[in-house]
Amino acid sequence: MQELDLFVIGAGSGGVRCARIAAQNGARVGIAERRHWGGTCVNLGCVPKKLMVYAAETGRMIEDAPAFGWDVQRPETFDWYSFLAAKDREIERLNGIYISMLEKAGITLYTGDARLIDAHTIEIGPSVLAPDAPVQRVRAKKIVLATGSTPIRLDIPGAELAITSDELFHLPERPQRVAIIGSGYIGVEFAGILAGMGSQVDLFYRQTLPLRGFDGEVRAHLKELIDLYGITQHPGTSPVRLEDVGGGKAVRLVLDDGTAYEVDAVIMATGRRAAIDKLGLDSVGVVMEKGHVVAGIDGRTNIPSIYAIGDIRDEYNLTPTAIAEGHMLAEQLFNPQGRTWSFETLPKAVFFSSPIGVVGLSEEEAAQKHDLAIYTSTFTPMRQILPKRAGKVLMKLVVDRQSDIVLGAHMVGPDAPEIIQMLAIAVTAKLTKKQLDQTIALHPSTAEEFVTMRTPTRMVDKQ
Ligand SMILES: Cc1cc2nc3c(=O)[nH]c(=O)nc-3n(C[C@H](O)[C@H](O)[C@H](O)COP(=O)(O)OP(=O)(O)OC[C@H]3O[C@@H](n4cnc5c(N)ncnc54)[C@H](O)[C@@H]3O)c2cc1C
Ligand SMILES: NC(=O)c1ccc[n+]([C@@H]2O[C@H](COP(=O)([O-])OP(=O)(O)OC[C@H]3O[C@@H](n4cnc5c(N)ncnc54)[C@H](O)[C@@H]3O)[C@@H](O)[C@H]2O)c1
Repeated sequence: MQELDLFVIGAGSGGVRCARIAAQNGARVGIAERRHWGGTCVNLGCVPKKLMVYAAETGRMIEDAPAFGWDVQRPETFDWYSFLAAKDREIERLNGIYISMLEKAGITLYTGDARLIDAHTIEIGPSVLAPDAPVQRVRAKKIVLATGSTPIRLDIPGAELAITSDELFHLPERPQRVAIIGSGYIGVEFAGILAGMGSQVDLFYRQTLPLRGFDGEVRAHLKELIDLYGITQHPGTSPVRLEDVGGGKAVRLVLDDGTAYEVDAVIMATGRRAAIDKLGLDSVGVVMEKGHVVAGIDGRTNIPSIYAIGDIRDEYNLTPTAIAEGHMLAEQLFNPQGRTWSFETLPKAVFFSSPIGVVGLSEEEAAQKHDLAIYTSTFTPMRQILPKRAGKVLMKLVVDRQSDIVLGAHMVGPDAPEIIQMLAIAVTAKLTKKQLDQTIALHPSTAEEFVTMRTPTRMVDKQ
């Protein structure tokens, strides 16, 4: 049996980076993938989602074009089928890039379902991507679990009639009437995408505001924008069952108050859980908590030879954090002087039609420890003035009154993820509001507002 230095289970964002950096540092590395090289982000997540965001945005640009002098007609329908084909070609290209990158790094690739036999042995057998794969066993000094996560369906009668983001990327046609359950990242993003493509979207969520966990003012602003984009919101609702209508023609969504909605598709965007089925964790004794593997940011589990990175840990659940965790682990094992990242000031984006970008603390989080000066600005961006497109930008800085350090920056509006990515450097470097003020504005831009907000909107004392 072959003996490697490192074996990675799962070729997603975290696993690929971990394998590649380990190999670059001289380790003999193997990696197994059961379904799609590049993982969720490339195949069923960030990449196809962002392509869909562009597709929806393009429709709105065509709509706005006459206001800028272009003589164009908005087509009546969006060609879902040809878009999906173009998306799939791009993903196939990316799959190829991942495979060749791993091969060039000298890593041994195993296509199939991997599971742990003991703390140093992995068995790889047939999977959807390799139904005829022979069963092989490999031994490794260290094993990295990087199997990611899968969508959770609500435990209600008829749940199997709903789809999740996984299926949405391959539907044969675009559903015209859509009910989305959940207003987290996926619920909000797909509400914007499908509405932009012409679907009638109803968004159902339990709380009074969408996007739990984000800054309260951002959430309230988003709620107004969701209305403006023609999406019908149903806050404070809980679905109790789904019913088939006409033998697969439609689905009826029934709420706890008895009201019912008939739609072509129900999308459950109700969170994700670690992908650990049939991974053999029990047999090896890897400690789990609430369905995910317990491991620190250094990837260590309770078994000395076994590590876990990315969504399987269920901590940050983003692509760049999985990549950073994989990179840090490989260097910790094979090049201890290597690179580290700051996870405290994590930038995050929600790619709604008017996107959200945030970095650092929300007002509510910051107020637990600091006296704050809050700076906010809302305005209509220049791009929307001629087409008379409604919807304001929100920009917000959360500043520690004592030290003047910017603890958080939040934005809802065009290009927010791009702008916040750059501002994340300032927040990570703990720059002060005064240093932002010393920066000369770049005009005319939306971003300039972050260096021109002079007067605090309000003071908030430590709670
Ligand atoms: C719809 C959607 C949109 C998203 N958009 C964004 C975004 O815009 N920005 C962002 O930062 N994040 C986004 N995410 C989250 C991001 O995709 C994940 O956080 C990231 O992919 C996690 O990386 P990972 O390496 O932990 O796991 P994954 O990328 O999920 O990779 C795990 C891999 O392991 C394989 N695997 C599982 N079990 C086995 C086994 N037993 N044997 C062999 N292989 C196995 C899987 O097939 C998979 O390819 C999105 C997620 C979704 C679902
Ligand atoms: N732009 C991005 O970076 C991006 C995009 C998509 C996904 N992701 C990642 O993927 C993860 C999963 O996304 P998600 O949107 O599925 O999860 P989420 O945790 O963001 O949102 C889940 C939603 O489901 C609701 N919900 C949970 N249980 C419910 C119940 N029993 N009844 C009714 N509603 C219920 C929650 O209230 C919430 O609105 C995210 O946490 C994020 O880390 C990131």
